Amino acid sequence: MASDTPPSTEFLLELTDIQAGYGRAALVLRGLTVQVPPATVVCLVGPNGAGKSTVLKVASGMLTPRSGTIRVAGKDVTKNSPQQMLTAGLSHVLQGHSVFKEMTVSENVLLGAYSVKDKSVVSDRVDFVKSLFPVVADRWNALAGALSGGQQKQVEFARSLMVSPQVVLLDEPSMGLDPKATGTVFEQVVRMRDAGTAVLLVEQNARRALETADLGCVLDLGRVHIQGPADELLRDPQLAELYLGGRPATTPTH
Ligand SMILES: Nc1ncnc2c1ncn2[C@@H]1O[C@H](COP(=O)(O)OP(=O)(O)OP(=O)(O)O)[C@@H](O)[C@H]1O
Repeated sequence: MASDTPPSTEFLLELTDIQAGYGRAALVLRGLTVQVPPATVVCLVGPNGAGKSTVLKVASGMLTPRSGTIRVAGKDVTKNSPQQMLTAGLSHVLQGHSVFKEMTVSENVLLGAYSVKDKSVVSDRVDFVKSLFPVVADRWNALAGALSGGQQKQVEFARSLMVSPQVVLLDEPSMGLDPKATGTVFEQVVRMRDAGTAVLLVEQNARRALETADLGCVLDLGRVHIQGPADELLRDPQLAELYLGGRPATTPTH
């Protein structure tokens, strides 16, 4: 896995010129490059089937790219297994709900720390996630299945942070949530960032995601089509028309 290229430390996660696909089917990612700087929320938006979730699967080792490189804090991790990606600092929160409903919130969160042997480290991380996600602290001994969808998503976030990741990969965290719960979940994404974790976010709800993110990348046909500061993308009339379902966030005055 070692590379001859000197490590770059400007980005926590760098996917460079990635080509990837499923089995013998046509490539889904066709030369995709995405970079995640520290303490930044980067969101990937784009039409259905553009390859957004596939980017996260490549980053978490679920899908090995056919070519291109993946670096975490400058270290080449391109052919890592999912377990090795987790150890390297990439934690993937999958699309849909992945809490174990018959287990308590605490059991679900502690599953995220199964590889951490030092009990005092686990205890410090539990304190950290409880402070970040009040519902996790308040419902610590409740069955996870008794929580609302938005609350369960926060349990998933808490579980993902138990390995102290460099970057959390979030796949459609608002899926299936009502607008209020979606608002709370996006607030928690910002809290994660403010607490020092970089986030690579995939969302169908492109406008809401760009309102939350620092940087945005618009994917189309397996490549990054447009990228830049999220607020600038939101104001781009062409982008609004093509990908955000209407007028830009701020209509220019003449
Ligand atoms: N496990 C799989 N096996 C085969 N093809 C897949 C698999 N997962 C995704 N694909 C295909 O890869 C393409 C990209 O899918 P992906 O889920 O990455 O897109 P997306 O941009 O996240 O779309 P959506 O917003 O609809 O989830 C689609 O054509 C999809 O059918």
